[in-house]
Amino acid sequence: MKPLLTVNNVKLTIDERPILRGVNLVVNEGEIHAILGPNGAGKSTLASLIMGINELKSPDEGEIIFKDKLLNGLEIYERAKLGVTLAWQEPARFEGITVEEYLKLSGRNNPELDVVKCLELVGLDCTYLSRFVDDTLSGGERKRVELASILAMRPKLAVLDEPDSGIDFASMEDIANMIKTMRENGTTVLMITHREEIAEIADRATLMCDGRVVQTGNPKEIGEKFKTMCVKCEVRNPELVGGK
Ligand SMILES: Nc1ncnc2c1ncn2[C@@H]1O[C@H](COP(=O)(O)OP(=O)(O)OP(=O)(O)O)[C@@H](O)[C@H]1O
Repeated sequence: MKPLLTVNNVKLTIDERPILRGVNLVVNEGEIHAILGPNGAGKSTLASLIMGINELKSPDEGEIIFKDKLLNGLEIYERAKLGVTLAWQEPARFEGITVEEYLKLSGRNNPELDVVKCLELVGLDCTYLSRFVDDTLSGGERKRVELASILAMRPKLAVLDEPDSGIDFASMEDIANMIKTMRENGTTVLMITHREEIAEIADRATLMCDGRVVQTGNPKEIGEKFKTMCVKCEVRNPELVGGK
């Protein structure tokens, strides 16, 4: 297995509060890697640092390496050019752009682009092609359109921050199949989730707690640990769930 993304001893303090306390993570090429952890564990902050969003372009210490390239300090568009992309926890709005235009723009470098197929894979039919990517779509629909745009784009690495948020439980299978299709299309997926059933489709999973990685391993085992210990852990103490 070849590492695609390496997070090396990443530390970040915001307003004198340590948010990431030395995170180490390796995402291998071709895998689906899930990150689980309680609220406030630092998952989204780590995703922001990987993408260079929310003013977080570099950690205070440590390195984020994509293939052989150091991402620290790079702008979002520079990371996107390298093939790193993100689906937002809160999906974006694009006033005046139809779903079809948005998907064609996202998939402009994909010679096999099939916008109808991308929509089908996220559980939307072709009537959505002429809809606008704005508030006339529900939050869940916008989320699906955003995920369809990643299918259209086929990036090397997709960082999905809670791909299941705002999507009803009955559609979980759609989301799971869509993420597996991303992998089949050659996209490595790093996804943040609160649901063990989504994490279980991953090849590997990492449990984060209190700004640290507690454990990386088999998704079932990590999901079980999250469910039985982490969720009940009031003090958010990584030692309690076996971390150091
Ligand atoms: N810009 C910021 N200013 C101050 N505190 C911040 C900022 N961004 C994140 N934090 C804090 O850092 C901690 C980690 O937040 P983060 O959003 O990364 O957690 P998370 O694991 O993604 O949580 P959730 O599951 O609730 O989304 C939280 O306590 C949060 O309040």
